[in-house]
Amino acid sequence: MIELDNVRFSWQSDRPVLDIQSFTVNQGERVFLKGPSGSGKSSLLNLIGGIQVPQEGRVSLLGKEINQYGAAWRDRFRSDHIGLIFQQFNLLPYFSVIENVILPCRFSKVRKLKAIERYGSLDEAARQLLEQLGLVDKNILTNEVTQLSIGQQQRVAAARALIGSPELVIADEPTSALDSDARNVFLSLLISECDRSESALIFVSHDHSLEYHFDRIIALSNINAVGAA
Ligand SMILES: Nc1ncnc2c1ncn2[C@@H]1O[C@H](COP(=O)(O)OP(=O)(O)OP(=O)(O)O)[C@@H](O)[C@H]1O
Repeated sequence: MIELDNVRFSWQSDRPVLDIQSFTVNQGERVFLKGPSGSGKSSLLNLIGGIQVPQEGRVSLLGKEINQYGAAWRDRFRSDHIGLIFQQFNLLPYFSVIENVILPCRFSKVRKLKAIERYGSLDEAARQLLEQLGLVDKNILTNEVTQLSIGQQQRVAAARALIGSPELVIADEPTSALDSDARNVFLSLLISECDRSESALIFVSHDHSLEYHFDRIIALSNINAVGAA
């Protein structure tokens, strides 16, 4: 479902960040991506999500060569097919828990229809996803997200990424604020939900103890010629 072919990318013309001959991810696969700070993990995720395009090479997602299209098309394609979980969660502060989870369905008709088909309504989709991700306290669903603990915010961010069953979920360091037991519990739940919606997962982390959850561990230095000796 993801194919990178002879991709070269730099933020500034004189400093290449990525030079990747080949990188693929299969449908439903769980990939753990690791590498030192500044090595280019987030840059790679930006290319896969079509936020940036490479100066050279080809980035294909679900059979579409996304670097051939303009920014507006790529934004729509990303909304329809990719769920994102950021390190800082990026929840909307004045919105309720439920409203935050439903947000991607406001931008993507495809995900809205999939969520309704599976759960009956968007509200019900949000409630069930939150429950499956371990957010069981129903009293907080109408609270503003600023009133939640970090662990609760993380579950809201995960439910938001998963609503409407996108083919790919990208998670960039989403567990760094949690202790190690909480990380493992969260990751098990996240992976069960990805399995349930048949979403592939690319998970970036510095925490090696989480690797056993994944089908494939990729050190960026093994696929990126920039920085190689
Ligand atoms: N928006 C940007 N504009 C210019 N340069 C950037 C930008 N984002 C990242 N870079 C540069 O690209 C290189 C790779 O950064 P990137 O954020 O992809 O690394 P990373 O492996 O994700 O790091 P970390 O683990 O610290 O998040 C770094 O040299 C960084 O300074």
